Amino acid sequence: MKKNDMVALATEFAPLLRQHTLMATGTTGARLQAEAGLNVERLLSGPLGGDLQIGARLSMGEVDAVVFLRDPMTAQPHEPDISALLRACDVHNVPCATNVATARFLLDDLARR
Ligand SMILES: O=C(CO)COP(=O)(O)O
Repeated sequence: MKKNDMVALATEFAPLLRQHTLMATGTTGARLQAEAGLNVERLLSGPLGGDLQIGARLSMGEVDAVVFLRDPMTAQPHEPDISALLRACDVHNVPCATNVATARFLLDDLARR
């Protein structure tokens, strides 16, 4: 995941994001707290099952949108977990942004609601 881009995006949209309940995988969540000043529920780190935890919560109807800034240049040991999360988004028709351009569309739309 592109964490630097994630932190930059979250910082830019912090006023909007503060109006929502946020959850993230462990390391990303810590950076969002420390660097973007957001209140984030931190789950396990991605390689330890954090993506699966988010996928499970999503499948139970607890997640309205996902921003997962995939790094297409880096292989991940837990690629199946990432695929499972993205698949869960499609199964349950939950909006899911995997790059910054789409994330902006998603967050801009959220801001108008
Ligand atoms: O690996 C990740 C997403 O798949 C991210 O996990 P961390 O935020 O714990 O680094």
